[in-house]
Amino acid sequence: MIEIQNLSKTYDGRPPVLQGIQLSIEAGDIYGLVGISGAGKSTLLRCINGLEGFDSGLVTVDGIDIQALNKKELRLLRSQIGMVFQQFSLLERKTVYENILFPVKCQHFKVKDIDQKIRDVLELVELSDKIHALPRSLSGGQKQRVAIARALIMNPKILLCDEATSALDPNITQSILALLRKINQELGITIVVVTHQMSVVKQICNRMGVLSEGKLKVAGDVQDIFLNKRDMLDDFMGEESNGSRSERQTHLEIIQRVGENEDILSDVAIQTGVRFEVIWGGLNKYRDTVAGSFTIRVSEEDLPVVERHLNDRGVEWRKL
Ligand SMILES: Nc1ncnc2c1ncn2[C@@H]1O[C@H](COP(=O)(O)OP(=O)(O)OP(=O)(O)O)[C@@H](O)[C@H]1O
Repeated sequence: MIEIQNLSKTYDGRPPVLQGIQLSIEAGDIYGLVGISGAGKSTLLRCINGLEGFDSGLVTVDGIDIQALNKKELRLLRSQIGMVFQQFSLLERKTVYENILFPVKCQHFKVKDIDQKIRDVLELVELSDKIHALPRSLSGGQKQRVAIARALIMNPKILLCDEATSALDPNITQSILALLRKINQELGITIVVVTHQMSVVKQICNRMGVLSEGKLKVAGDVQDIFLNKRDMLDDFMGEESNGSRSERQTHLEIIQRVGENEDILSDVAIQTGVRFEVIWGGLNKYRDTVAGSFTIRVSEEDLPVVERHLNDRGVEWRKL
C-alpha cells in the first residue's frame, strides 16, 4: 500500500536526514517506525503524505507516485491520509463538534449526512457526551480522541500517528492504543505509528522499521525483531534490560513462545538440578500472542548440562 524506494532527503544542504530508505507497508498493517530523537522518523512520515518533498527515490501510495501529483491531486490524496500528533493540534476556541467538522469545511468536501457522521465518529472514539465541549475542558486522552475523530471524518485509508501517545500517562496510553487497534480492525485503516516507546510497538504493531541516523537499520516482523534481532534495538532497550553488557556476556538467553515448552525455567531447574539465577526477562504480549525471553546466569561448570538439556527439549537459546 505504501512503497518507499531508495528515498533520500536533505534540508538546506545539510547532511542527509534520510538516506536510501527502502520500506514497504501493507494494507491493514499497524507499522511502527522507531528510532531515537533526530533519527528522521517524523520527516519520513511527512514524506509519505507529501507534506515534505525529498531529493531522490520514490514514494507510492496505492501505486500512485506522490511526487507526480499536482496540487489538487495531492490535496485529494492527503484527505485519504489522516494524521494525529503528540500535541493534539485542536482549535481551542472551537467545540469538539466544530473541530471534527473543520477538515471537511477546510477542504470544501461534501460529506453526506455530515452531522450524523460526526456523531458516529464520536461514538467510535467514545466521546459522544463531549460533543459540545471545548478542548480546554478535556483531558489529554480525550483531546487525542477528538484528534483521532477529526482524522477519521474524512474516511482515510491510512492514519499516520506521530508520537500520538508520548504526552499521555500509561493508563491513557493503553486506552488510545486500544482505540487505534479497533480502528485498524473495524475500519480496515492502515496505521503508521512513529514512536520512541518500544511498549507501543510491541502492543499494537505487526511490523516495524528501525531508523538510525537517517538510515533504515532493520525492518520486518515485530516479534522476529524483538526476539531474534534484539541487537538492532540496543539504542532503546535501556528500559527493558538491566545488567551491563559485560555482565551479560556469560549468560544464556532462552527464547520462549507461548504454546511451546511452557515454563521452560522450571523445567531446566527440575530436570538438570542446576542452580541458576534469572537476570532479567519476561513475556510480552504481541498483538495476539505472548512471547519473550529470559536471561539466566549459569556457572561455567554447569553450562554444558543446561545447554544439552535445552537442545534436547528443542528450545531456542543463545549465549550472550
Ligand atoms: N524543517 C526542517 N529544517 C531543517 N532541519 C530539519 C527540519 N525538520 C527536521 N530537521 C532535522 O532533521 C533531522 C530528523 O528530524 P526528525 O524530526 O525527522 O527526527 P525524529 O526521529 O522524528 O526526531 P524526534 O523523535 O525528536 O521527533 C533532525 O536532525 C532535525 O533537526
